[in-house]
Amino acid sequence: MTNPKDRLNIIRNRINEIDEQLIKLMAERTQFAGEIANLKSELNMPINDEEREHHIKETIKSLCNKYDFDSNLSLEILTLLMEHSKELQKKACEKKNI
Ligand SMILES: C=C(O[C@@H]1C=C(C(=O)O)C=C[C@H]1O)C(=O)O
Repeated sequence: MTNPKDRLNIIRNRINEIDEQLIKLMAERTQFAGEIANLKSELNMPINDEEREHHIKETIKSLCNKYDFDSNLSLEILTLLMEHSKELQKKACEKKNI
């Protein structure tokens, strides 16, 4: 039987690993912003795509149900990520004057 202090450290080390994966994935998700901005410019599409965001939100709710995770928190996080992506897209457009 692991003593409480050792068990706490084991859990904390696992959380460290998970946090790194979360940052890695958020960075990967965000790094597409510049290319998306260019593609939307070529396709004459607006940065904001409400239909796409609605689909993402519905998917998030479904995944939260599947993994028994807080959907309100998840939607808050994804909304922040989507807003960040759009800000980066806007900056990419301004930089290229597109
Ligand atoms: C990334 C895109 O641009 C915006 C940001 C989105 C996102 O971060 O998932 C989704 C839709 C758009 O409002 C996209 O159109 O796919």
